[in-house]
Amino acid sequence: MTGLTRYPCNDALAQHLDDLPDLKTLFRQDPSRGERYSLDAAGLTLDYSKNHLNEQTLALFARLAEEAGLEGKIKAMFKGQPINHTEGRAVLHCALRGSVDSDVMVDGVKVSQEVSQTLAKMATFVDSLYQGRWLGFTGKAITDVVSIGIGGSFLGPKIVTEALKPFWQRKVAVHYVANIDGAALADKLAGLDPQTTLFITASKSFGTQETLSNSESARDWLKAAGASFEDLAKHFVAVTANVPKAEAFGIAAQNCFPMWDWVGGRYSLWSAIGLPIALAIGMANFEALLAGARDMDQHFVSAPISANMPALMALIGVSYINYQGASSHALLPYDHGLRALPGYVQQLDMESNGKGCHQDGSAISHLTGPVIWGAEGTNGQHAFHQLLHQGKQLIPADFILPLESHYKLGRHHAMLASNCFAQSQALMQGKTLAEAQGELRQAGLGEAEVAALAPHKVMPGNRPSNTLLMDKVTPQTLGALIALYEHKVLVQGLIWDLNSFDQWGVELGKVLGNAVLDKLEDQSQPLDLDSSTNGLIARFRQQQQKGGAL
Ligand SMILES: O=P(O)(O)OC[C@H]1O[C@](O)(CO)[C@@H](O)[C@@H]1O
Repeated sequence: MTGLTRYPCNDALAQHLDDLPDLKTLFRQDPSRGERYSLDAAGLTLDYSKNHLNEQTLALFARLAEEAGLEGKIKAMFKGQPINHTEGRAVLHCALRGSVDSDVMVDGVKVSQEVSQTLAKMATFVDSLYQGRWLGFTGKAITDVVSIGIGGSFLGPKIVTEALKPFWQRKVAVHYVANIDGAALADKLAGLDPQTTLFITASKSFGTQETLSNSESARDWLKAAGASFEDLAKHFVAVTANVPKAEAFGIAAQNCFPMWDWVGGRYSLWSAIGLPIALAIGMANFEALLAGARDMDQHFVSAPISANMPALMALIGVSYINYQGASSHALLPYDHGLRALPGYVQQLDMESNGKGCHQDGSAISHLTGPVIWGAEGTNGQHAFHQLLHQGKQLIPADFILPLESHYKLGRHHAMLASNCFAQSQALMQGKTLAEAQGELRQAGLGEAEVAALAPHKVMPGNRPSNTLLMDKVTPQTLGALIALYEHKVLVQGLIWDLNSFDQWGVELGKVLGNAVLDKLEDQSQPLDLDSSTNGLIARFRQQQQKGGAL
C-alpha cells in the first residue's frame, strides 16, 4: 500500500483513514449518519453511510479531487478535447445523450448534428421493422433480429435489453450472439427462420474476429436457405465506423449506421450500437434511456464533489484500493433484470482502468482498477457472500435495488429488499465473540462447546458498502445508473492519472491468437513457440485429426 504519493494531501488522507473509528462506532456517534450520507441524483439514491468516512474524509476527498485537477479534466472531456491521447481521440459518448455543447466539432463536423441524424435514421429503421415494411428475400416481414457483436458492441445493449424487459414492444424479437464458439450462433439460428431474420453486424472496427466470423456464418446460413448475394442486403445492416469494410462484406452503405472514433466501444450503447435496444423497447424508450443518462451527466458536471454521486463513489473506491488494500469490488444487483450488470461494469471498469502507466508513460506504483465481479441477489448470498462476511480480504460492495418491482408476486419483493438491506447491515455490524458466546449459551450449550464454536461464528464486520436505490427500473433510471458507473470509472482514472480510454492490453492476445490459429489449421507450420503452447497446439491437432477436421 503506497497511497497516492504524488498528491500533497496523501499523508493527511492516509493518516486520517488510519485513525477513523470502525463503522459501528461511526453509527453510534452520529444517529443521523444514514441520512447525512445519503444523496439523490437523476432518480437514484445513494446511501454511502456504510463506508469508512466522516466530514473530514469528505473534505480530504475534495482536496484530492482538486489536487488531481478533476474539474478541468472533466470539462476537457465534455468540450471534446482529445483526452484519449494514445489514440489521438476525443471522448464524447456524453454527446450521444445531448450533454455536450451543440457547437462541439470533431474533424470539422458538428457532433450534435451527426448524433441527431443517426437517431433519425434509427427511428426510421425501427419503424420500418415495426410496420412490417422491411421484407426478407422471400417477401416476408422480419420477425427476428440478431445483433452480432462482442465487448462493448454487445455487453451494453444486452444488459439494457434484458433489464428493460417490461418495456419490450414485442414487434420483433431481439437476440444477441457474441462468442466465436460456434455453439452460440448455432444455438440461436436453430430456432430462427432465415426468411424472416435480420442480422445487425455491430462492430466499430469491422475487424473483430468473433463478429466477422459469426457474420460470415450467418451469411452462409442465409445463402444455404436460398438467398442470393443481392438478397443479403435485405438481411444485414451494420453499425460501424468502417463502412468500406462493411461494404466489402456485402452490406450496402445505406444499411450502415455510423459509429465514430470519439465513442469508445465500452461507452457505445447510447449510439447506433444501441439499435437492438431501440428495436426491443421502441424509440421513445430509447430516448428516455438517453435522457436518464443526460440527467446524470448534468448532476456530474454541476454538483460539488461532496454531493457528487459518481465522484463520491470513485473517491470512496480509491480510499479502499489505494489506502486499505482492496483489489476487488463486488456489484450486487437485487433485481433479476440487472443480473448482467456486473459483467457490463466489468468491461467498463477493467478495460478502462486496468492500466499500469500514467498519462506520461511513467510506471504506476499503486493499484489501479479493481477486479469487478458480482451476481444478482439473493443468488450470490448462497454462493460467495460467506467470503464477504468472514473472508480475509476487504471487498467493498455496491448493493443495487429498485424499490418497486414490475412483477407483482406475493411477498417476493419485500423479501428481496429485506435480504438486500440485511446483507449490508450484517457486513457493517458483524458479530463479536461475546455476542456469539452469548447466543450459544442461550441455546443451552455448555462452556466447552461455547468456547469451541464461538470463534467460528464471529464476523469482523466493519465491511463497507454502498446501497443504490431507484423507484423502479425504467429506461430513465437505468440510463442514469449506467452513466453513474461511466463517470465513476472516469474519475478514478483521472485520480490515477491514466488513460481510461484505450485498451492496448487486449491487442497482444489478438495478434498472438492469429499466429496460433495459423498453426492450428495448418499442420505444415512449425511448432516453434514455447514448449507449453507447442504442446497444446499438438494436442489440438491430434484430436482434430481423429475427428477428421485436419
Ligand atoms: O466494436 P468492435 O470494433 O468489434 O470491438 C469490440 C470490442 O473489442 C475491444 O476493442 C477489445 O476487446 C473492445 O474495446 C470493444 O468493445
